[in-house]
Amino acid sequence: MGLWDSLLNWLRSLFFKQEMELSLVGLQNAGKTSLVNAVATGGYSEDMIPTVGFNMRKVTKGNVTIKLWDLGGQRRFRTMWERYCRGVSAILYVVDAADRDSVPIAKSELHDLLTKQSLAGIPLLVLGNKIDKSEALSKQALVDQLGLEAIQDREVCCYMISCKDSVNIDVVIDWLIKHSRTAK
Ligand SMILES: Nc1nc2c(ncn2[C@@H]2O[C@H](COP(=O)(O)OP(=O)(O)OP(=O)(O)O)[C@@H](O)[C@H]2O)c(=O)[nH]1
Ligand SMILES: [Mg+2]
Repeated sequence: MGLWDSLLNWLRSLFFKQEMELSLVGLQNAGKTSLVNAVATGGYSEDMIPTVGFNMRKVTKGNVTIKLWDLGGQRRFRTMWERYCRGVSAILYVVDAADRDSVPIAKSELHDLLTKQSLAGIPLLVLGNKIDKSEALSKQALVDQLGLEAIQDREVCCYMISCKDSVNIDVVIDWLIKHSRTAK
């Protein structure tokens, strides 16, 4: 590559560089940290340590640098969710679609979070995880049981994923890249 081409590429990379900040929330064991790993490296492990407080990870996809706040889902950490969702480009809400008993709790925690004034209008991406398990809910059942149709004050999207089998992780990444362009 000639000097001129290198210079053009460098200018292009400066011009198109995008940054975005996202928060991952959802109940413990939903697969938030597994999703961060799947997006960052494609890796997966059965042996995960529950997140204590939060972790921050930066991931670069093409020209987009994504700063991910991966929050702990245990009850004692849920009061922190709002603080780490303020000002983000999108909120990712991860649900274990195979743990049917936990879905009503996931629903009430989600709707509680969305009532916070500080989070008004922030786009929401709901991810039904663990669809590799036979007991996983269908997308329609999850949308119904989480009451997603009732959310009218922001953009809401839902995908069914498996971090284990890497199903639809590419679709999630595309959604994130698309939303970085409209980032504040
Ligand atoms: N079968 C299956 N198991 C998964 C999948 N994704 C994650 N898991 C498992 O679910 C468990 C919890 O995953 P984590 O990623 O630690 O969940 P978390 O939401 O970060 O949990 P907290 O940090 O406690 O809030 C681990 O044993 C993972 O291996 C999946 O797509 N399919
Ligand atoms: Mg975690």
